[in-house]
Amino acid sequence: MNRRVATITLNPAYDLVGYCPDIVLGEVNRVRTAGLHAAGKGINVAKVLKDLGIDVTVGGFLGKENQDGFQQLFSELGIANRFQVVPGRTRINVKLTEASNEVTDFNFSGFEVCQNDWQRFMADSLSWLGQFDMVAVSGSLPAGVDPESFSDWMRQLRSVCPCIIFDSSREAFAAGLKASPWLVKPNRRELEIWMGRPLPTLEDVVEAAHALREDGIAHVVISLGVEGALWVNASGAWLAKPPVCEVVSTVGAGDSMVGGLIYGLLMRESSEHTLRLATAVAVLAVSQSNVGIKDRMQLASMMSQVELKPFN
Ligand SMILES: Nc1ncnc2c1ncn2[C@@H]1O[C@H](COP(=O)(O)OP(=O)(O)O)[C@@H](O)[C@H]1O
Ligand SMILES: O=P(O)(O)OC[C@H]1O[C@](O)(COP(=O)(O)O)[C@@H](O)[C@@H]1O
Repeated sequence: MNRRVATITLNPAYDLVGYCPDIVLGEVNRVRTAGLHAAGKGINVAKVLKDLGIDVTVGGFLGKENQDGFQQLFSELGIANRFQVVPGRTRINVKLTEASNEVTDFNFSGFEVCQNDWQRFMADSLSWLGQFDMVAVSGSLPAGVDPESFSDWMRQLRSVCPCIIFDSSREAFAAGLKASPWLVKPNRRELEIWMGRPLPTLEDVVEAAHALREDGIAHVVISLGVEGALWVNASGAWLAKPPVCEVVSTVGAGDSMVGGLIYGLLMRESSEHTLRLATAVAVLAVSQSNVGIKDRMQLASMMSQVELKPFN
């Protein structure tokens, strides 16, 4: 069976991850560094899939001036690299975890994509993405790529690969939805921004998921942080609750969940099993400083601790 997956990250990042017990604005804050990782949403997804034994190709844009960390990661993990290198630097995002387990993100800007580079990306990516079973499109848009051009690319992508898994935020999320991807994974906050109102109860969240389904999206998975995740599709709705775990860093938890969802779907597992697996993969990410699955036994044990039930 052909199980090939590509992930597209238009705006990757180096994540500088650290621990600062209590951030005080306007003061000098001392930070214990946990790591500097070549990351970004689709790259985190690819790392998880590779650890699960899936053949994965990555693409998008990388800044020419600081591409070495990414190139090294791809060759170390055996990930096929189709990134387009553009002038400038890939951004560095700073992620600080406090004693309360709250993460504060500083997502910086990086390279700017010029029209020529965007046109080249459109033509090139659409010429090779059609050979994949699934394509994950993840993260924000870099400077120079406007939401309309992104919608246009997503629509063309859908015509060559119907199984698009989409995870983004704000204007990029709204733009990508216009192409009715097959599965979307917003977190609760992203869904609230899209709906333009708070979603205080799980019933509100499910109602918003149905609004997305009415736009032609088959599967809507909403991650709810420590509360777990909801999966809504034509067959029903399921709620997964993660076990209590020690929080090292929640950075990449959502991406890990997307990696787990793709794996379960590729293996043609049921929605219940896939959500259980994806939740377990996400919890593993939370309990370590970086994403990835080091131990399949640990994953199996985590899966058995996830509480899963239909949600009516
Ligand atoms: N504190 C936590 N304890 C246990 N699991 C967590 C915790 N935070 C997140 N998770 C798991 O990670 C998943 C994704 O987290 P979430 O914060 O919702 O995504 P995102 O990173 O996209 O904002 C959740 O659905 C949950 O399974
Ligand atoms: O492209 P965006 O939306 O700025 O997000 C990029 C950031 O999101 C991450 O992929 C982590 O995402 P999640 O915590 O949602 O899984 C980081 O690696 C990266 O710095």
